[in-house]
Amino acid sequence: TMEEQSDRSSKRKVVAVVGGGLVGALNACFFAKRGFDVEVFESREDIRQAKVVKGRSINLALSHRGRQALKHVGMEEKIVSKGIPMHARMIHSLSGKQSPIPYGKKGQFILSVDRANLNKELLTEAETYSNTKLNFDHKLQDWNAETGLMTFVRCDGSKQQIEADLIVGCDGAFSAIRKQFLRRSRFNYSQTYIPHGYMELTMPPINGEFAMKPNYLHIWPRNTFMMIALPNLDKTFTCTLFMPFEEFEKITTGDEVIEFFQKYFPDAIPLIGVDALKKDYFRLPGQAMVSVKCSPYHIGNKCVLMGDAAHAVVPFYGQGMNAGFEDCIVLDEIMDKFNDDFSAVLPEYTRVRVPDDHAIADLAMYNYIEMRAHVNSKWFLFRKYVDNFLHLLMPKKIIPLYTMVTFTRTRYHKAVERWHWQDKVINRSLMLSATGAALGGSYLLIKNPPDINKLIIPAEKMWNRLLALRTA
Ligand SMILES: Cc1cc2nc3c(=O)[nH]c(=O)nc-3n(C[C@H](O)[C@H](O)[C@H](O)COP(=O)(O)OP(=O)(O)OC[C@H]3O[C@@H](n4cnc5c(N)ncnc54)[C@H](O)[C@@H]3O)c2cc1C
Ligand SMILES: Cc1cnn(-c2ccc(OCc3ccccc3)c(C(=O)O)c2)c1-c1ccc(Cl)c(F)c1
Repeated sequence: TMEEQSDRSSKRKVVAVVGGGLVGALNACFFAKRGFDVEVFESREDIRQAKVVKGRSINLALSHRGRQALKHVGMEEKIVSKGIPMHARMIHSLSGKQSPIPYGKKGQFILSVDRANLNKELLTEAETYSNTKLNFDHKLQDWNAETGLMTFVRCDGSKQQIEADLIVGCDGAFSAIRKQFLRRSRFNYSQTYIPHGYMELTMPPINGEFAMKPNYLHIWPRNTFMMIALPNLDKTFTCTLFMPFEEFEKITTGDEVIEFFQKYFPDAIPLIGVDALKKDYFRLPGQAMVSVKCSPYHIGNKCVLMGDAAHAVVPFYGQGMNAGFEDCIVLDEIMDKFNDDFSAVLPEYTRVRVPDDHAIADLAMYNYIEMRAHVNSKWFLFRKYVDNFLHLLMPKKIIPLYTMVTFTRTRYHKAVERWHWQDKVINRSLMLSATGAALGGSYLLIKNPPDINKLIIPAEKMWNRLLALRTA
């Protein structure tokens, strides 16, 4: 009867998802699937009606963790079908030589997906649940941690007060929900802006075809400077240039852009185009990248932070969205375990998820520092060949860190522990084999000493070549 219907719906708990970006939209599907009344509040207009948003990364690398989350709400096939598989890295050397390094076995590939389309598809999917409502042009201004009362402001300046049983903060790296957390004792928080910025450039098709091989993550590792290119369905590539802000600031004219690319990414100039490069470069300034770590992720049984609102990571592992999507699976599993009792679920979510999200934040920062310091194309190739060789030799014992992070759901902090353990095993076996070689070698030397002068030059040459790998 109507009374029962109204009574039942009044019994259904209301979950307010603040932020209708990638994680918020996916989370809405997760909560709606569990039977909650879901209200999404997004500060922007409905992007499905608006034009393209400037200043956000245009495409993203989707990998296993993110796919598993999409699969949980029946979206994997729809998103993967619109993604472009990247089966290997394609490393571009200064001379323009392209060297592919496979990610792993045949089925192991990452996908280049369009950010705006992904967000739209997830919003539309959330809307298919009768118990979900999307509210655009609703910017959270303030909220009360005790009562769960939220104040939203609209474009016309009007305000709206909304109450919910659970508030899920998915409002990104500069989260307004997190502001209340900062006022509370024992809330740990750190944020780091790195000195690099990023800029996106478009590489158009040539004669209607991709300008480079499409099924690769193209990487130009130049230590301080790095560039990557991910393919798009319209046969363009979105190139992302990573460079210190002070370098961005030195380049003020079109000719200086070309001069810079001539020095570091010469092969990309004809592919992007001289005029396009000169124009695109000044379309937007270099964008900042911030790393945010915090804990706990919850307040009482009232509020929980997820996605970039909880852990913004620098994009040098291609895991930010994948980690945020995995947040949704982890919370859902804990909801199953504690039968949707938020007073038990939220503390458990903090206990389980904080170590992993902190681990991926650290790994992304580690990659940034490692690549900025040592990684040119030779060193990148060398490191990945060693990784792949050792994995081939001892597939069960040695799993490259990138493989654990990108192609499995190994908990991020467990992957780091295993990586450290594997490093110890490799170093120990290298030491053993070096010692063995030294002992064996010296035995042979004693038995029949060679003309030492003939030996010194090649050994020195080899040593210098090894050193050059790291510094060239
Ligand atoms: C250059 C770059 C490259 C990247 N590449 C990758 C990649 O290859 N792979 C990957 O996995 N990740 C990548 N990421 C990370 C990825 O973009 C983020 O992890 C992901 O967007 C986080 O999603 P989110 O929903 O938590 O936050 P967001 O996507 O930032 O969404 C937050 C939403 O909340 C809304 N909002 C903000 N404040 C309020 C408010 N007060 N009230 C209401 N709504 C609000 C915003 O409008 C937005 O819609 C990259 C990031 C960058 C910057
Ligand atoms: C978008 C996306 C998805 N994955 N990756 C990624 C990141 C790092 C990697 O190795 C680090 C390393 C190589 C060699 C030595 C140490 C560390 C690899 C790899 O192993 O292929 C792939 C990126 C990415 C994002 C930004 C930059 Cl600048 C970049 F180059 C790639």
